[in-house]
Amino acid sequence: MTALTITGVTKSYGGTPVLQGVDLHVPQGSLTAVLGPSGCGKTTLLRVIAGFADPDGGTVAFGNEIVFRPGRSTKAQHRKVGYVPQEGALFPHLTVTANITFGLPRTQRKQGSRVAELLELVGLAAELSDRYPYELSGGQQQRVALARALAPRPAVVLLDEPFSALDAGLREATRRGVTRALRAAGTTAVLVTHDQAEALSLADQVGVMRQGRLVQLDTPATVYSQPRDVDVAGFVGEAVLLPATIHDGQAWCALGTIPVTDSEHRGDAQVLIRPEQLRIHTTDRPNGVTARVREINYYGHDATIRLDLLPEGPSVVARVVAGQRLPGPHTDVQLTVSGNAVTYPATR
Ligand SMILES: Nc1ncnc2c1ncn2[C@@H]1O[C@H](COP(=O)(O)OP(=O)(O)OP(=O)(O)O)[C@@H](O)[C@H]1O
Repeated sequence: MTALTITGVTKSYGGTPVLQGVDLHVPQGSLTAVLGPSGCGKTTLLRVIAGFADPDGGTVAFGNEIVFRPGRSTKAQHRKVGYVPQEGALFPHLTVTANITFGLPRTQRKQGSRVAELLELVGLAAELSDRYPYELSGGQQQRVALARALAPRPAVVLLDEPFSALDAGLREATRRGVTRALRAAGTTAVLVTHDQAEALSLADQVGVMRQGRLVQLDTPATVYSQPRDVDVAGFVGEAVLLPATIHDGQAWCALGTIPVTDSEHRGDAQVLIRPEQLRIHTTDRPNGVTARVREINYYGHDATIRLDLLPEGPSVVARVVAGQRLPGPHTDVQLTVSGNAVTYPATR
C-alpha cells in the first residue's frame, strides 16, 4: 500500500494539450474520484498513472518510488497497478477463477484460498467461481474485474467509469460493494467518473477536472459547499446563481438579504445558493420573497420546483424532501433562504 503523487503532469496529442500541469496527491489507502465532463482528460490521466502512456512532462510517484520522470519511465507491468475499465474487461472463455488468477504467477494460480478470499472481499458468493462471465450480471462482472485487479496486491487501483454501463438498481449496490472492498483491502485508488453523485458519495476526496486541469481537489463536502468557481458549482450540483451586492457580510439579491461565507468580499458579486437552501412557504413570511411555481419534477425521495420570482425576477430551483406538501403549479408562494451564500466575482 502506497500513496500516489502526481506533479506538473502535461500531455499533448498532435499539438493539442490534454493534460495541462496536473498535481494530485492521493493519500495511502484512500479513494480519490476524478470528476469531469467527457473529453477533459480523465482517461488520459489514468493511462499516464498506469504507464500505458507517457506524459510529456512532470512526475508520477508511488510512495517514494518515481515511476515516471522525463527520460525515465517504469514499464506498466512493473508499476503494480490494478486497472478496472468500464466494461468487457473479463475474458469470456475463462471462468471467474481463471479470470481472477490470470495475472498471477503460475505458482499462485492454483491457490484456491486466494480466490475465495477475493470473492468474499468483493461480496460475491464462492459458488460463482466456476461460472463464465455470460452467466453473471453486469454488477457481478464488475466485481470480478475488481477481484482480478486486486489479486496481485497492487500498490494502486485505477477505476475508469466502472459503473457507467450498469442500470440504476445494480449501479448503487455495485458502487457500495466495490468501495467497501477497496477500503477493506486498504488500497490506494483513483476512480474516474463524470457522475457527480457517484464522486461525492464514494470518495474521500474529489478532484474536479476541466480542460486538462485539476481545478479543485477537496473533500466531497468542501467541493459541494465551497466550489472554487461558478463552473465547478454548476458541475457538482444544481446551483442557484444570482447577481448581488455585498456589504457587512450580507448579500443583497433577488432572494432578499442572505449572510455570506466570505466576509472579505464587498461590492458587486455573484452568489451561489443550493436548491435545498430554499424554503417554500404558503403563508407570508417577514423576510420572504414572492415567487410563482412554474414546474415540479418529482423524484420519489425528493422533488425540485422551478419558481419565477415576482414580479419579473429570475427563475430559481428549490429542492424539497419527500413527504412535504408540494404547492401546485402556478400558485404563488413565499421563499426564504436558510444558511449562507457563497460569493464569486460579478460577471462582466
Ligand atoms: N491516443 C490519443 N490520440 C489522440 N487524441 C487522444 C488520444 N487519447 C485521447 N485523446 C484526446 O484527448 C482528449 C481527452 O481524452 P480522454 O479520453 O482523456 O477524456 P475523458 O475525460 O476520459 O473523456 P470520456 O469521459 O469521454 O471518456 C480528447 O479530446 C481525446 O479525443
